[in-house]
Amino acid sequence: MLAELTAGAAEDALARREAVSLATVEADALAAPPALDALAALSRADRVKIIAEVKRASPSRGHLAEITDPAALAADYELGGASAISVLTEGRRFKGSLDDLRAVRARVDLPVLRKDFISQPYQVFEARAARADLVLLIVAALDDRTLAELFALSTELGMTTLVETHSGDELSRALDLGARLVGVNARDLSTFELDKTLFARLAPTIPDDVVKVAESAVAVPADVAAYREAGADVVLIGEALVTNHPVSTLESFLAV
Ligand SMILES: O=P(O)(O)OC[C@@H](O)[C@@H](O)c1c[nH]c2ccccc12
Repeated sequence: MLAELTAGAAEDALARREAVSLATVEADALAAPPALDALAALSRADRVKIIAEVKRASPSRGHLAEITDPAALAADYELGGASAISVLTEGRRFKGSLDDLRAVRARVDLPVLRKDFISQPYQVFEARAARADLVLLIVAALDDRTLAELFALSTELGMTTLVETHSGDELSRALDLGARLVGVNARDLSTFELDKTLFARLAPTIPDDVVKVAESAVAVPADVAAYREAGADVVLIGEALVTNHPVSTLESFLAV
């Protein structure tokens, strides 16, 4: 499934590249105003921080929410106290787009993450051209050489990279890369199975100076409290926010 999602996203990027060349997207990326310092915005604090996600659907959960106005949702997230916004830009299964990201960027002052299945430099340039401040790289989807190449490019463009892992081995690869912002996804993107205790098992092996993000599977405030207890600096939350009142749900998650 992860391979299929990554291949599909690469194919879609190739189609966009026929309309807008790599040289053009690269020039747009370099001309964009500087990225916000997402690492600073997400760094360790006395309370947990939240990356709130704009997500219409997912292959594991199906349809979640219509979200006709992603910018309005992001504005609610900002109001509710989110520290950054994640925008799913994958179109096939998550029903997102770069237009969603551009709309969100235009509305909020928070750092914005391009959440997609990135395997090509073109997609990294696109993210920056759309004024994303962060990109996601999924270790399980990339060989070491590609991972290092895309990480270096994202860094060169001034962005922060959220490096996503789902095992001890993947975590080692993320740390070897020099990642400063590391995610542990409770969901296995190959089988879609949830392991809500994975973060707590891996977190003790992550150095102190690395910002730790617990991803997925938050339904109630107690889930946020458990991730925090296990050492999360940041929790990334999608479904619970798009299927409930965003402001009050965020407030309840931040009150733990
Ligand atoms: O909706 P949830 O369970 O709160 O999860 C959010 C986020 O962690 C999830 O959307 C996600 C984590 N890693 C990803 C990689 C690709 C697509 C989606 C994801």
